[in-house]
Amino acid sequence: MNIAQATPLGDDPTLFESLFELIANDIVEKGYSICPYALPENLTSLLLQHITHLPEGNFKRAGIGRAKDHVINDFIRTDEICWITGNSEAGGAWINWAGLLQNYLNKRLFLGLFSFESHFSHYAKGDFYKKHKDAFKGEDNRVLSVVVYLNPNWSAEDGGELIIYPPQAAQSSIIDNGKITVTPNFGTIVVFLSEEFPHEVLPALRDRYAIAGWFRLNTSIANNIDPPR
Ligand SMILES: O=C(O)CCC(=O)C(=O)O
Ligand SMILES: [Fe+2]
Repeated sequence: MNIAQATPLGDDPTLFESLFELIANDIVEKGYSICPYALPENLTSLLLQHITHLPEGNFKRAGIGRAKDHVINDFIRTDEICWITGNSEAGGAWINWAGLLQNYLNKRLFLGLFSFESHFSHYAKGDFYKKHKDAFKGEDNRVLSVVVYLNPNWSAEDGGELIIYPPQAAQSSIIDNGKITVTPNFGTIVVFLSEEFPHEVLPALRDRYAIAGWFRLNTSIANNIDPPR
């Protein structure tokens, strides 16, 4: 199977226009978008096949913080990750799709998204990721988070839901008011403004596979090239 057969990608952005338009409108209106079963099925299947055949050693315990501040913290997150490169057919097809979304959002919303980084994640039974934000104002240049789920037949007993909390300013004194629960089902896409939405992954009760990615602004200055991770 080659990429052209496996994913209806080519470089034709019009193929995904209605999905990308939905995401763009949601981002403008709410700052987040949840699209169940929205990633093309052949791309989702290719990614699932790839992630479930990756050698165990390719996954590393996920940490928190960047570069020199990177630490493993068992109280915050326990999942394992593998950064995605374009070196595999599945990785290449995913990066291509993300690039089309990036171009669309830049044209439509003038977001100035400059680069994209993403990793596969594996939550084994019991794994979780406590409430966090993907970026902090003034500290990071992750602008938009995108998460895609690769789990067929996920049911309510399987846990592992993504909980998205409303932006701090919108929170009332009622705890958990307005939180959004997302089931990590095959092909579901979640996009949100990285600095605005705290979120967490509840403990998964079976193997849970996903991709988490971030579109970033360019903060490189002069000779200080900003590393992508
Ligand atoms: O897998 C998910 O639902 C979200 C993961 C996440 O929040 C992250 O990797 O930053
Ligand atoms: Fe996150």
